[in-house]
Amino acid sequence: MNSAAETKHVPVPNTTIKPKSRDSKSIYSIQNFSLWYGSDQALYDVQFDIPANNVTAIIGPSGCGKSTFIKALNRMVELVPSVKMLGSINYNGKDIFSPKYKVEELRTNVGMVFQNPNPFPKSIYENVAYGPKIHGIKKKKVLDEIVEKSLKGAALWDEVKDRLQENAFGLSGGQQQRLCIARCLAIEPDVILMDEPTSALDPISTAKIEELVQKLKEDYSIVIVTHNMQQAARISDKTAFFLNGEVIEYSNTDELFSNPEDKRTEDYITGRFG
Ligand SMILES: Nc1ncnc2c1ncn2[C@@H]1O[C@H](COP(=O)(O)OP(=O)(O)OP(=O)(O)O)[C@@H](O)[C@H]1O
Repeated sequence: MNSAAETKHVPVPNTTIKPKSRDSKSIYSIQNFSLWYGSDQALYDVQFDIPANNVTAIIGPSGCGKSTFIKALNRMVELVPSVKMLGSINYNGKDIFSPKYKVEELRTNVGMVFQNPNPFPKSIYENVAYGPKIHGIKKKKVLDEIVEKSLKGAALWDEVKDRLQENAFGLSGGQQQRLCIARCLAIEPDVILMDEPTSALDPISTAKIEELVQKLKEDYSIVIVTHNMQQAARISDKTAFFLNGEVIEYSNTDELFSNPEDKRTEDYITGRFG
């Protein structure tokens, strides 16, 4: 085992080389971030900035560390007891792994949407009102407004406004995924992390989510893991290509897809492997 892995987390000073794409404010800055599951290293020296109000796509073959990376951004990865990390991830200028950092700050500012829609076994209304209620909002009028605004934000309102008290499981898969996005919007996050949000959906539902992502970036910063390179090319502004736990290339999406710098990126995007 690398001796660095013995340490739960060691921050590094803010003196690392900056990635080339830095044309807007960064919401995350990742510096020399490595991660181990027990003695198996899953991420190696990951280093790039994630810009605000952009869609950043994470692509790469199965097992290259995409999900691990996105789950590090909200510290969900720590739920695996054997995890050890080195380096730092700054969110809004603060190291999220610093002992002083309050994880609640991440939980309220960073929402997550998963591969399979996972609504609660509750009504459509309660699914969206749940987070605000946990945050202490009790007035029905305020909750009604949040529910309407969030469902509109997730482009679902028109389809469900007359059936808000019905069970969320009665919605189609694509509607359930948009409900999960509405649930995320209800807590007014800055960032939405999406881990393959359309891989369980049909092409029409996928197109709706892609259109929605484009709209959401006006107000949110979005990081999306996707296996689908066409999707990354269609909807993202920046793309990071991961391979065997390393970031091989990080660039503007149109540059990475039209003129990749690294042969391995070229091989992957042209379907030679993965
Ligand atoms: N909870 C865990 N415990 C141990 N090892 C894990 C765990 N989660 C992931 N790994 C390992 O970490 C590596 C990266 O996995 P990860 O799920 O992040 O890859 P991925 O790129 O998201 O893959 P996929 O596209 O198949 O979802 C893999 O070798 C995987 O086996």
